[in-house]
Amino acid sequence: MAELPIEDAKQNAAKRAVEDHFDPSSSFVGIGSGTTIIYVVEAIKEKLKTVTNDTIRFVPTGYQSRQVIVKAGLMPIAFDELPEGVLLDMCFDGADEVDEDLNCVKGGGACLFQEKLVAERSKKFICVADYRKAQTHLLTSWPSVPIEVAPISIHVVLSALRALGSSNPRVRDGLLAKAGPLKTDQDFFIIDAPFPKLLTAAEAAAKQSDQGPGKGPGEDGRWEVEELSRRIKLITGVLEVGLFCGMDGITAMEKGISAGGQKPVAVYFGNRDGSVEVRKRK
Ligand SMILES: O=C(CO)[C@H](O)[C@H](O)COP(=O)(O)O
Repeated sequence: MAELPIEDAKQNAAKRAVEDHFDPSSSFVGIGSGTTIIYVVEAIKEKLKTVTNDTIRFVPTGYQSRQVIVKAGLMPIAFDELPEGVLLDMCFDGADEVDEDLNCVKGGGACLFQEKLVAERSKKFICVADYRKAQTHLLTSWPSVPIEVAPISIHVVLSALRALGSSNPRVRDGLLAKAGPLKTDQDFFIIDAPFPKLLTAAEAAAKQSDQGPGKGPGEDGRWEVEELSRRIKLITGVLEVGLFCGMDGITAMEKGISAGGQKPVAVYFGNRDGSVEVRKRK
């Protein structure tokens, strides 16, 4: 059977995700960044042809995301204009890699800080991707953790990352636009920090009960996702880490925490054969 072009796989995933999760009576919907999200916005636009709701406001996660919203004729609202205490009904976003627990690596497109703000303030985060992103462990095919860092601090952050076991962390270069490091929407830099394939929480727990207490990476250098995220976030100069892990939005609400879910509740992967695989929270 002929393989589907990757863009078609993304579009199929986007259509299914919107069909299953977009509620036209929503008030606030978050829109992530990247190439796949464009298909999500197209699918939302299509759905809104049949249901009129001029009151939905779409919350962008950066410059590109806002452009996508505006070009589609949808109404943006800046994250910091959201009324206090109000949650987003849902947000849609892409990912660079997703593991079997729905932890994600994000930030391949240099957006991660605003994406995390929006995910944490959403009742549910729906992730849309293609088959290349589906793995059992993070850092299987995607090689490194994107980290947003204050420019003044890059040398201290680079050495702290080496101390955590990152083999060759590097400041990401801008592409063609200008020489030197790439700047994020916050005017910060991105460091890409390679680490060995990460462990899921269950694997790390099993390993610790074999080895005794200790949350470090062990002799093989493999960190558990959440622990690595926490350790990187503690480095002075780090604004945010491109590991979306811990709770999802529904679990957070079940626990009475009104925000703080970073993980998706469902991930839609468009496959080569035209099918869509859905991984849901357990
Ligand atoms: O985190 C992101 C941007 O920083 C994107 O969601 C991620 O890179 C996926 O992008 P794409 O849909 O183009 O594959």
